[in-house]
Amino acid sequence: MGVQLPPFESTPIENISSTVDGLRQTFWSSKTRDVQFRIKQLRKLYWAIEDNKDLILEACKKDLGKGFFEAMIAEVAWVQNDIIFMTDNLEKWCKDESAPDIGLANKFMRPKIRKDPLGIVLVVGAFNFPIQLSFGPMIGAISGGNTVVLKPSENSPNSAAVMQKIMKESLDPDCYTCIQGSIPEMKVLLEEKWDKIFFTGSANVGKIITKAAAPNLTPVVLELGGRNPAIVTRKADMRLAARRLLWAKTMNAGQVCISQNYTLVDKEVLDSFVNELKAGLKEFFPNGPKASEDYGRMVNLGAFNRVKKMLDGTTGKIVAGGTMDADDLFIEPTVVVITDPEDSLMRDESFGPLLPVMGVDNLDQAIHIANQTHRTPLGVYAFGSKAETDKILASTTSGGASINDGMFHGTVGTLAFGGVGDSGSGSYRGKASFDCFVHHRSITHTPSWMDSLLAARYPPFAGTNKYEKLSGMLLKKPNFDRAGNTKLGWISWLFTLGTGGLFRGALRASLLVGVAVALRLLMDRRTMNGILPPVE
Ligand SMILES: NC(=O)c1ccc[n+]([C@@H]2O[C@H](COP(=O)([O-])OP(=O)(O)OC[C@H]3O[C@@H](n4cnc5c(N)ncnc54)[C@H](O)[C@@H]3O)[C@@H](O)[C@H]2O)c1
Ligand SMILES: CC1=C(/C=C/C(C)=C/C=C/C(C)=C/C=C/C=C(C)/C=C/C=C(C)/C=C/C=C(\C)C=O)C(C)(C)CCC1
Repeated sequence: MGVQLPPFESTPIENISSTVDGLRQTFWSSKTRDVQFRIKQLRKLYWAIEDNKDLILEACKKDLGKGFFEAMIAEVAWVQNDIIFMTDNLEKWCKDESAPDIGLANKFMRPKIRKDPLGIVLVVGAFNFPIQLSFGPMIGAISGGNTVVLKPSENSPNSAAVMQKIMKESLDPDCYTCIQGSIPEMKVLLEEKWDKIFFTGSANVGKIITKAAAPNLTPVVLELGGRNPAIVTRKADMRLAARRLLWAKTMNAGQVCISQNYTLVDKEVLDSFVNELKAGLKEFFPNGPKASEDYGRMVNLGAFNRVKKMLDGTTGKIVAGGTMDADDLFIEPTVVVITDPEDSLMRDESFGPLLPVMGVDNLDQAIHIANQTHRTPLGVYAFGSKAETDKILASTTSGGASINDGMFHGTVGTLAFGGVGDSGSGSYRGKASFDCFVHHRSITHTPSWMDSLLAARYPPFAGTNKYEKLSGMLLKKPNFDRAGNTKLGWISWLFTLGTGGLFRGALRASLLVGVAVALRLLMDRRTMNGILPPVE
């Protein structure tokens, strides 16, 4: 491509603390509170990304063998879209909101919600979508009015170096900085006091981050992984299910946190599903994935060996793919028919292009296996009739879910994204990115003139009727009885069907109509007798 990538250089450990301290001071100077300042910074970032697009594409190619389409759609254009969405909406989101559900008595105090910046935020990125998963949360943190330290993954070093260049060229260095490094640098970073840590990566490192945050009670957002199931029933469209799941598992050579880790297929349609997977592979990569510009590589030899070991350990049968080349970090998309829910391909998240497929007797068994394998995965992918996919959703839990597709929910840039349970906590993207990085601060303002009206709150209380005075105004009356049933007031009793079923409701409604007719007749008679003027 003819572009010169900047070198990856770890930040000298001795500089980290003073850099962080500088950003903390900036936050307290209130520089980043100004909304127009944030918008300008984000816009400058947009153009620096545009100007460095070729470097990003080259870095993604070098780090992960990412092709043009994937690098544009899931990295460059992804974060640029994000910036435009945030800058379009930021002024609106930053405005104080009037608080919901405030009773009349408290309305005078004008309760509102202010979107306060948190302070200094640490964003730790993962290697697989190096730009998206680093700049994405950082854009949220800037929008929220925080100062930010970004620590990209050292495992995508070229992308990390390009991000540092982009930040230096576009962002105010007193507010936003990139610190490069691996475990030693992270150790030093984690000794600092942060106002929030946003971490994307593995569950094991997530635990390290959470432990390090605990002494300061620092809030942590965790975007982790999971063993995500896909379930295909006999009522599903086999060709569609196969192509969509293949799409999800061949993107970035399977190094996608939300792609399915395994697929459970009704035994009756297992062969047909596998045949469609084979056909899909031929269609996606007519000359084979190795020769395709669109097919990525494992990030490094460690990742290659990990996936190889999983495949070596399977007791299943490889029915498509299976070739690999360590020198090229290439692993072919590999379909394996397995029979054991404890298979090596089920035990761990593969984070590679492996497609284990297991036959099941029925939907109940599929749901049981999915829940036994991982109770709280990042995603669930359901293919079947509406009743079946409804049942899958109702009987499982996951960070997100796509019906009739693999990981589609994760490709909607403005849809809140996050895990649940041990696949993560907290969410971001779209408006959620802003909310993730602000504190919703509740504020009231008590007018001075109200003091005499509010005087009942001041002691002394004993021997006065202050409680009685206030309770009439502040205490709510239950609209339910001791058995937990809803009690209806007489008005709603008359105007709705109320309790007691349709028959008694109809009786009440007819009673109401009868009373209305009787009243009307009475009024007509009184009008005729000259007691009342005629009704117009
Ligand atoms: N939920 C998501 O959005 C999401 C996105 C991408 C990846 N992931 C998950 O991340 C994992 C793969 O990504 P990864 O290999 O980059 O994750 P990782 O946990 O190895 O690394 C993530 C970050 O943590 C840092 N780190 C590594 N070891 C550390 C340590 N001992 N102490 C402190 N920091 C340390 C790294 O420098 C890197 O910046 C998979 O499990 C995948 O599912 C989740
Ligand atoms: C345009 C019209 C229509 C709509 C068309 C649509 C909706 C097309 C969608 C195409 C897609 C989804 C293309 C694929 C894009 C892939 C993307 C964005 C990949 C993203 C990857 C991500 C976010 C990875 C994340 C990884 C993580 C978090 C962890 O590892 C119609 C159909 C409505 C008709 C009118 C025209």
